[in-house]
Amino acid sequence: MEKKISISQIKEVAQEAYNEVKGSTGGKNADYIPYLANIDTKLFGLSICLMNGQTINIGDTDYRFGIESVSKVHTAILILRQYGAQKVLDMIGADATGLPFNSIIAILLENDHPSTPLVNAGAISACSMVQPVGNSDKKWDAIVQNITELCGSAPQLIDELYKSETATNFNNRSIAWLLKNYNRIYDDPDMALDLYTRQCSLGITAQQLGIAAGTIANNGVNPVTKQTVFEASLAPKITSMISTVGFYEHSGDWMYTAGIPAKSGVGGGVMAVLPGVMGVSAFAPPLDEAGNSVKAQSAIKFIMNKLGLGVFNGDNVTITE
Ligand SMILES: NC(=O)CC[C@H](N)C(=O)O
Repeated sequence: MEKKISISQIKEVAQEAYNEVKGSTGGKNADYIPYLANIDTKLFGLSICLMNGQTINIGDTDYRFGIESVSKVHTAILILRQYGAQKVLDMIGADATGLPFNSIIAILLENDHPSTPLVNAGAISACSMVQPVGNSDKKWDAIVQNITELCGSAPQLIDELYKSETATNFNNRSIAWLLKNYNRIYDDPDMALDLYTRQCSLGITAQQLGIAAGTIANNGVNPVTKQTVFEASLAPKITSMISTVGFYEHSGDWMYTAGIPAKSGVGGGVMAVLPGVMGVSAFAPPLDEAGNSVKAQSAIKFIMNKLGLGVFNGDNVTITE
């Protein structure tokens, strides 16, 4: 069906979602990374990027928080750009694990591949694939450059977070070496782990993540800078991966109730993609037990349901002035 929504309607509903969710107290900051435990629990930002490049920003959308696992999407896009869709499927996979993001059992159950670049195992494997293989500095430059292009502006390393995470990432160290055992690390395992830890420690704003989501929704063309960041044919590959596992063991419930592919990070950020329509990002530190921001989920779900939008609705959506 044809569906028309005006920009002022989107603004109104976004403000309503923000007001509705702002006071909620559910969830708890991630504390297994000491830096994250101390972030102000009241921070809350909501950002929408439309395909014409217009952004709608409410609340703390300029605050730089740890991108954490949302960066898995960006680096998945980078290896899709460098290797193409088939090789990424062959070398990592695109399956759900149905298990927590840092699961070791998931690797043991699927020893033929690390499932998807959007869980820790696949993300570390993805960092090992980033070209040029063997050169840590140049790989890092490629990771940051790709995030910069997707967001339309540069992220900034939060050094304290990087140190905090490096000092405590024992589970991820095990993952890197277990994957090496299965020939699913395509570079030095410690280098891949360090790149993964560093990319998770990049500071990003909700507005930047909204624009990155908008770039995916806009088939690889950044709606703000107008740069073609990746080939249009890769967009459905990345949105399918996000919808399959973006909220880890809650991904199915999320798609059922909110209808929009979205990826979370334990820093409290969420990036959601409604293909052809908009990118949405929300940030608030307190998380549910799967590591997904409670307020970000409520706000994005509110917007989707109130506007009657969803990837499975079969509507042809037009945004009007
Ligand atoms: N879900 C997340 O955001 C996890 C990211 C975190 N850096 C980790 O590896 O544990």
